[in-house]
Amino acid sequence: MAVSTPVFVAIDGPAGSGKSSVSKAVARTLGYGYLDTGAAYRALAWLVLENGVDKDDADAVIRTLDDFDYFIATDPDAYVVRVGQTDVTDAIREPRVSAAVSAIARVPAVRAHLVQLFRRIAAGVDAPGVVVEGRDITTVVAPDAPVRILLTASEEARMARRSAELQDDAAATAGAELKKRDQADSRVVDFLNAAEGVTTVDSTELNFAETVDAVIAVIADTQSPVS
Ligand SMILES: Nc1ncnc2c1ncn2[C@@H]1O[C@H](COP(=O)(O)OP(=O)(O)OP(=O)(O)O)[C@@H](O)[C@H]1O
Ligand SMILES: Nc1ccn([C@@H]2O[C@H](COP(=O)(O)O)[C@@H](O)[C@H]2O)c(=O)n1
Repeated sequence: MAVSTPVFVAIDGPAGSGKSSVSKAVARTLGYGYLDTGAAYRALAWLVLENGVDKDDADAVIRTLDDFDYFIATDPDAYVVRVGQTDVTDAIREPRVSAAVSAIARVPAVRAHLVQLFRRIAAGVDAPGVVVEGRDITTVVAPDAPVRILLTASEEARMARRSAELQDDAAATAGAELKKRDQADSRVVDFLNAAEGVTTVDSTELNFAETVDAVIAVIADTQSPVS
């Protein structure tokens, strides 16, 4: 009996473009696994802060990888992130972690380490497919993936969606934080322009359900036999 390889769906995009929420919904609908790669950069940033390490000291950040015992669930209905025995699912979303993460993500040795980790986790997913989202999935982690999507939306739409999740002061600063993080991150990887062969899904004028449908349509297109 032929064993089919799980479908690798690679999704990149800027902050607030809907990568995690849309990818999770797509994975749930298709019965696929879901891998949030940003969570690993955030979890490492959390550990750096927790250990009192200077986030701008690349050598010290690299040494922190030795203690980085990372776990992430790939079931879209049971999302959890742990470092050692500590559940950091909520802690890695704190503003202090968001503010530190770009400094960690720009260290080449950190990126190389995590790229290998993502490939191993994705390969271990026991499902017909896996949706992997981040910034460099279509270009570095899985440039040969059968489905590669750049999920984007205008900066205004992304800022408005992120602010709508928050209240008062946090909502007011969310837009500025998102812009600053994108500026820092885009100096390291290009997730604003689709690489060759990558399909752009622009959700600026789409609601959430329409965006999920648009991504599923791209996946279906690549699965349908060429006549
Ligand atoms: N098409 C859409 N229409 C309306 N809201 C949307 C749409 N897509 C995503 N959202 C909402 O936008 C917000 C940001 O989405 P999400 O957190 O998934 O983005 P992200 O790209 O993973 O961000 P980050 O990189 O900062 O983690 C969420 O509240 C999500 O529900
Ligand atoms: N493939 C990736 C994914 C993420 N990053 C860095 O992690 C930060 C947090 O990612 P979110 O998706 O949770 O927003 C992000 O700002 C990047 O610095 C990355 O470099 N590559």
